[in-house]
Amino acid sequence: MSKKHPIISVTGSSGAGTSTVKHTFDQIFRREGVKAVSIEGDAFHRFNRADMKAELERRYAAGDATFSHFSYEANELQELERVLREYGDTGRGRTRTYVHDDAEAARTGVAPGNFTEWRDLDPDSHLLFYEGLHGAVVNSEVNIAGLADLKIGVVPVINLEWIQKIHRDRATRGYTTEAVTDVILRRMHAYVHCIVPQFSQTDINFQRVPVVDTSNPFIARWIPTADESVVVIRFRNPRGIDFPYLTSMIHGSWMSRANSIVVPGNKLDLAMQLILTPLIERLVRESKVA
Ligand SMILES: Nc1ncnc2c1ncn2[C@@H]1O[C@H](COP(=O)(O)OP(=O)(O)OP(=O)(O)O)[C@@H](O)[C@H]1O
Ligand SMILES: O=C(CO)[C@H](O)[C@H](O)COP(=O)(O)O
Repeated sequence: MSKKHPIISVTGSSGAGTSTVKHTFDQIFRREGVKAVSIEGDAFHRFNRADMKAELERRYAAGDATFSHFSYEANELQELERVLREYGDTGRGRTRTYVHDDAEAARTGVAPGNFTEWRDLDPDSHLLFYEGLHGAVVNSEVNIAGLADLKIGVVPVINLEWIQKIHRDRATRGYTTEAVTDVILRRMHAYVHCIVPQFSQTDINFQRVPVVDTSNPFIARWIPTADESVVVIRFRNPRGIDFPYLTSMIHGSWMSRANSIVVPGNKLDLAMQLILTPLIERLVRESKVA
């Protein structure tokens, strides 16, 4: 935690929608005049695509079928922790990009499946925004959660998450449904052990729930739309959250528990703006005082 150089972390599995949520944050940052620097979690993968394949094969031959990008050991989490601590202490840090596809390759000049060089973050920012797989990890080696001032979980129910991943990986990353299905299966062990525990560390979780039949996610022809879903928003500490204000401003929303509200899927963006703007404002205000 850093009052002076605050850190926001948005955590979700692959395909959960963390990049999509980043657009909402970007809108808030622009509107509120907040200068944010960003880190993508994939920048902290330990291996490039070819080396990851070799490592997977090596571990598989040695009897380990659980290794995947979700595993702690497949990522440089100590380096991530170091960078977050450095940012919290000094407002400086570094990141790089893991290039997924041809569009990113054209932008960065680096072939897909490889990393760009490390680059310094702009030293003149109000806050750091992390978006990726491991933004709220606590294990025997690292405590990433302890370094972030606001932690958000993006967690669609699992068959929606799979549909989103399958469609995105097919459309923009060139994978087949069968290849994505294999990846989902291979990652399941680490999903349970490394990804899910983080959603008990997060301050707010946004869980999209489809209201159309997604019982066979592997043949779904499209991603359920905003109108075909609701979003459960759960606050770890509901004290200070103005639920009557939120439910009156967000048409069609209701409280489902003392710490949770449900909003129509097409009100997700509005709900995020209403909930997150005052929290971001407070982080920036307190950082200026500090
Ligand atoms: N609220 C939403 N409504 C409809 N579609 C969504 C929503 N959120 C995400 N998606 C879709 O799900 C897919 C995955 O989203 P996104 O790329 O944001 O995931 P991600 O968590 O950043 O994945 P990765 O970490 O693997 O890059 C995209 O096709 C996106 O358009
Ligand atoms: O989104 C992911 C993790 O967040 C990707 O699955 C991971 O970065 C590997 O990418 P690729 O399959 O393009 O090599």
